Amino acid sequence: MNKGLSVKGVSFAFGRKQALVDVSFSVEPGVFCALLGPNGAGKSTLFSLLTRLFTTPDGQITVGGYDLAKHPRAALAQMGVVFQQTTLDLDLTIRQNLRYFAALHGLSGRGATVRIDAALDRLDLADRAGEKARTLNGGHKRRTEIARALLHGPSILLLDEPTVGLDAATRRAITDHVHSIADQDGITVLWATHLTDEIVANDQVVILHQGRILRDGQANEIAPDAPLEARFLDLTGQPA
Ligand SMILES: Nc1ncnc2c1ncn2[C@@H]1O[C@H](COP(=O)(O)OP(=O)(O)OP(=O)(O)O)[C@@H](O)[C@H]1O
Repeated sequence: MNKGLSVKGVSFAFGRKQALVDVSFSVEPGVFCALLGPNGAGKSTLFSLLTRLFTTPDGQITVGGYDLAKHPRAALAQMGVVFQQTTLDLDLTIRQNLRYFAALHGLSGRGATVRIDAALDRLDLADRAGEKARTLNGGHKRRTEIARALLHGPSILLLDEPTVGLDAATRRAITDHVHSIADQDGITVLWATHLTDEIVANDQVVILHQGRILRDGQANEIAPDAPLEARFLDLTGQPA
């Protein structure tokens, strides 16, 4: 049984529009996997299925060893999610945002404080904990959301295009943080993106195009002799 993430034979349609066609891949525990695809590839649809915003009878998803359809609560408890749009309460401080989320997971008191402090440290946010979310720049908001997604101790972290709208240096900082969360904390990461410069040589890359998987392998194996960007263009006929 895969204790990371496994997607087998998943299909999904919006009416007559087929958004995902027989999608299968798996991510081993502690691996950073980039789900790479241009606009409309089906990345957000797959994330909606992984988080059970949508369901489909076609295929099977297992998260941390739990079948998402049969044991949704156990599977979702294994998952931390960072959505494309920011979901912080802008009138609360960073710490209050995290405490509120901890309470939703049934964490309170000293136990919650310990987890919040650890998550803030992990994302280098400890000295900003008292600042209101509204005053933060885009990078700090994203880091707060990643810290929040780690609070309940998930084994899998899903991030849907988490660097949209951020400048290059901030994108790099966030990408580095999340790679280190996979490498050092052993958390399985699924990172949806259309930007190949967020991917490092030994990351797993699943290339999704028009709802189908075109490639699944290590970045430096998919593009051994050329930049991944060029390989992606060859495969899809369009920029990533
Ligand atoms: N609610 C919807 N109704 C009909 N078609 C939809 C709906 N949502 C998405 N689609 C279509 O499904 C396909 C996959 O869309 P999806 O949003 O999953 O792609 P994506 O890879 O996340 O793209 P983006 O990077 O633009 O978010 C696209 O062709 C899109 O037009």
